[in-house]
Amino acid sequence: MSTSISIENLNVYFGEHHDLFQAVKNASLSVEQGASFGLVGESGSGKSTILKAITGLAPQWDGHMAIEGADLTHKRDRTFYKTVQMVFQDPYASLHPRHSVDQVLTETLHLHGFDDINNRINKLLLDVGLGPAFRFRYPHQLSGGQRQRVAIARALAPEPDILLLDEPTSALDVSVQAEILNLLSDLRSEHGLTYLMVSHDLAVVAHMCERVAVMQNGEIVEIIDVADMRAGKTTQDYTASLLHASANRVA
Ligand SMILES: Nc1ncnc2c1ncn2[C@@H]1O[C@H](COP(=O)(O)OP(=O)(O)OP(=O)(O)O)[C@@H](O)[C@H]1O
Repeated sequence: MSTSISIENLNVYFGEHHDLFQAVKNASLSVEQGASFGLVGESGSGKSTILKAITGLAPQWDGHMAIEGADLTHKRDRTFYKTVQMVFQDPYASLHPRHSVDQVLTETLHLHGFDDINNRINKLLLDVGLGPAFRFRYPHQLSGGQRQRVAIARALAPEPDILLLDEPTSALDVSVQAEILNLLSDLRSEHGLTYLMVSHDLAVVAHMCERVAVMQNGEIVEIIDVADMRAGKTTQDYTASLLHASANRVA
């Protein structure tokens, strides 16, 4: 099994001079191809910043990052965005209000050089559990869950290997959350995808991931198998306190 995402001694900074703030401190993790890896921790612990560093949205970093064996520099090229796609928390914010589902998917498919657009759009909509009737709708004509399905379809359009998932269900109702999580699980098996998923919700990560990095104040305090986490086999008080806080929901 090869390594999909490798991060070694990553430091990420925001601001400048006397306002310089280090959001991620000396973080290292590795995600195998086809695995689902979670980043958990309280608000502000640096989870999303790790995803931002990978995608180039946090330009001040040092350390070492590699995707499928290729070192990341401070520039991201077309190949990167074909290999790595992102799904955000708020599908309403990430979809243009005046672009129909058809436009969103057509634009993405064009950008990545596909020409059999019609077939691909129909297939993508089916993949995410939306029928052809949704193709010409606009974001305001979709429910929150349907909008997130469109955002997932857009992420799948370039046929990526890796999805970075930033709280992909936290803006949704609980019943819809489960549907989207199940969809993401199914898509991972069907497409052999690798996931790096941020969540503040241990129960979500326990459901979706095999391995988890626990973050506190910008540092990874522990990397633990979900099975061990469920069994309470943590060596860290901080992980134990997170587990305690989400008691009953992780088991
Ligand atoms: N663009 C930015 N400019 C300055 N500071 C930032 C920026 N983005 C994030 N930060 C800071 O970096 C720290 C880590 O933020 P990050 O978004 O990674 O946390 P998180 O663990 O994902 O939190 P949450 O669960 O609330 O999303 C926070 O203190 C945040 O204020």
